[in-house]
Amino acid sequence: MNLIVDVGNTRIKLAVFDKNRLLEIRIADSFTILETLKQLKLDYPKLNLAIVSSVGYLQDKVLQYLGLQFELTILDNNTKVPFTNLYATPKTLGIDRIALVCASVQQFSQKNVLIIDAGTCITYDFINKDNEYLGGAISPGVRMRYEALHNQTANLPLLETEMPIQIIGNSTIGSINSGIIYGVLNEIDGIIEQYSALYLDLTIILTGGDANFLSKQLKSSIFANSNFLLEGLNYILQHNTVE
Ligand SMILES: Nc1ncnc2c1ncn2[C@@H]1O[C@H](COP(=O)(O)OP(=O)(O)O)[C@@H](O)[C@H]1O
Ligand SMILES: CC(C)(COP(=O)(O)O)[C@@H](O)C(=O)NCCC(=O)O
Ligand SMILES: [K+]
Repeated sequence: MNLIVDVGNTRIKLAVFDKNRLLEIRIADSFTILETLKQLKLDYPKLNLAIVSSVGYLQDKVLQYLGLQFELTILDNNTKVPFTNLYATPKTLGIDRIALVCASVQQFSQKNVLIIDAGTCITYDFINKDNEYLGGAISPGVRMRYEALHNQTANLPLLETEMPIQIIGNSTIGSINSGIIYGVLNEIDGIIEQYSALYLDLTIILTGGDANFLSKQLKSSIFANSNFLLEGLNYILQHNTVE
């Protein structure tokens, strides 16, 4: 049984897979991670393999615990990957983006795929049908936009994420929600349109913490899959480790 540890900049996602079957996801942060891991080990005594992908903060004691309790793979920029990486700075490419491209190779091989991960940041990653990863884009995520407006002004409140009722915001709250949410939706639709002009047969995946919230409102036709990164990590784990 496999334990997947995805450390993002906002949340830590822990997933249990039995071969390719996702059994459960638990959410943690850097304060609760050790407790959550110990409980998972109790609940799933058959967990033996683990993989960590981190672009965020993970304490050494958590890594030590994982190393003691599991046969541990740590994904880094030297891990063998099943695609040709044409990023000009492969050593600085986000580990989460590498895992997303692995998931794409596994699930959509020989297709032009644009993966959009709406998490702390919104990342765009493109892999062509010749199995070459070309790169993409990084922009601020939904919560980051709310926080930036609040932190960098004197008068703007910090709001909860909320779908605006109309494009014309007729109050401060309405204007902020409209600016952020329609800003993100139009950014995503616009970027999809630009890629679609370059690649006629384009498969689009939307994932990350805001995927479900955003997917219903997008004009473009996309596959929304919140678990895409976890599936990619499980694939890497199964292909780098022999049980
Ligand atoms: N319960 C939640 N807790 C935190 N963020 C959430 C939650 N539900 C949705 N979100 C949104 O998801 C984003 C985090 O997505 P996630 O993919 O977990 O990010 P990361 O991998 O960067 O940690 C937040 O920025 C927020 O906009
Ligand atoms: C862009 C990111 C901060 C996204 O992080 P996330 O939103 O998943 O928490 C991460 O992929 C990262 O640190 N990337 C390094 C720079 C690069 O990919 O080129
Ligand atoms: K992201």
